[in-house]
Amino acid sequence: SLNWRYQGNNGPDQWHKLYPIANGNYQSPIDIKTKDIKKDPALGHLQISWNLSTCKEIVNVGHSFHVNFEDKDNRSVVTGGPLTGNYRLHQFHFHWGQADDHGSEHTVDGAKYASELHLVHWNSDKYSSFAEASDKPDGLSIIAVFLKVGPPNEHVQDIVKALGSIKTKGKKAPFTNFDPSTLLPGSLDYWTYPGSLTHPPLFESVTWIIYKEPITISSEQLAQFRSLILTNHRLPQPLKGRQVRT
Ligand SMILES: Oc1ccc(S)c(O)c1
Ligand SMILES: [Zn+2]
Repeated sequence: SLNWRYQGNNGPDQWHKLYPIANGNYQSPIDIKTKDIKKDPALGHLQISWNLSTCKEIVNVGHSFHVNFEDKDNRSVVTGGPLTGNYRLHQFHFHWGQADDHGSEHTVDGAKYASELHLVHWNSDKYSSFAEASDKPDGLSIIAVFLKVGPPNEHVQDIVKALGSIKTKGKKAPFTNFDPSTLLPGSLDYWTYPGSLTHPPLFESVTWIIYKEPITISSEQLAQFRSLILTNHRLPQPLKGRQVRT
């Protein structure tokens, strides 16, 4: 079972003992300081084409829940923006905290959101699986969307309703025909920077693409997440000279 936790003895401050990369130069999340951001005219629009037929199941992975996608072909891919080639959608998940006043992993000028959605993709032009791509510098791209507390989100509600069937670690249930594009904000403006997975093995293999505009989630929906797992967010890590572009 997992040798790391989000709280207590094997918590984030201890992760470096088993995963030395935790103190690396490309760790995530980070605090996005908007005054230091560089406008890069070479950055084009993100091109997202996700196919809801690839949505497969929802799984309790112990420290979180994942919605997994069929990724044996390029039916659901993202390209453009900072990316070279096609990145295939593998799974999405959320991070959250014990209370509504924090829980996102990335922060913006020190501001914390209540939660953060991660849509995890892998470079299917160069690698043959998520596992193979997961420790390569150009292996992964994660699209992040902030969630602020507000009215209930009808699309998040479809996910909340499924949590009842995966109450214990390892449990999985069918979760099909869900369109992840319903979780994207209206504005497609984004920030991008090179970073890592935000929990062990913490591989520095991620091109992060973070939407500026949040979507909403209600306090009750967040409470449903916490009924499964209390908290699962890492605090911001040193920037180490990296440039955040937009
Ligand atoms: O499997 C995962 C990949 C990336 C991230 S940030 C996770 O929390 C889980
Ligand atoms: Zn994540």
